[in-house]
Amino acid sequence: MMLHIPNVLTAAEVARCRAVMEKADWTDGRVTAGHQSAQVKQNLQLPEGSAAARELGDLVLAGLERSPLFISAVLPQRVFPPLFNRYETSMHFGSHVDGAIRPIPGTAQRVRTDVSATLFLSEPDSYDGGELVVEDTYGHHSVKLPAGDLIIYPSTSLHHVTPVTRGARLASFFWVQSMVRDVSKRALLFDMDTAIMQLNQEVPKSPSLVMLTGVYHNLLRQWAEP
Ligand SMILES: O=C(O)CCC(=O)C(=O)O
Ligand SMILES: [Fe+2]
Repeated sequence: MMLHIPNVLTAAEVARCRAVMEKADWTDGRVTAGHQSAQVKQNLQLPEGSAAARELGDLVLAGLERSPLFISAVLPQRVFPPLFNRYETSMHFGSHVDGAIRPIPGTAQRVRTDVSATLFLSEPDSYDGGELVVEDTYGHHSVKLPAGDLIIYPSTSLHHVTPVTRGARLASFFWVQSMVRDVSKRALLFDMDTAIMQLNQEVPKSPSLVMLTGVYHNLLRQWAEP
């Protein structure tokens, strides 16, 4: 399931991200890449664990926590500390699948990457190219979103970022381990939660809503590995 989640960061938070990124030191993006993706990765990143990455990472995590859509769609168990990248003109990232397991640096914890995420930080008209293209059985999906918006997609998907041909593309990217590992079960829960939210507006007093909400939680109880 691919989902566009608008306004995860406010305009002021996006401005703060860009201001910090403007002054930050950048490193070769291959430092966090596995063997295959290192061969096709050409971009820059804020060093993992740097003061800049930590400050902005906390902003991103706070944005996720206040997004009901993110929580409902992802059912997050553990979020990898957000990373930040920059593609200058001619930089790109060829086709790859994200590594399945990512140790969280400085801890004994690991994240199983169920959901991959890109949070766009540059306005789309400030650069050309730099589309995130996710390939699935329904075809290729090209994504370029307003600054502050997030795209999530299954980490099992092949994906790439097309070359930037003008300007620079700034983004945050990270992975999430979901309480519900199976993507189709997660999608069913998301649909059910969305329908329940709509019914809460339309027929708030319906006894059926109580039963349906119960079914949602009982399914989640069956499927979640908290
Ligand atoms: O820059 C992006 O949108 C995606 C980056 C990516 O695919 C990765 O770092 O694995
Ligand atoms: Fe990736």
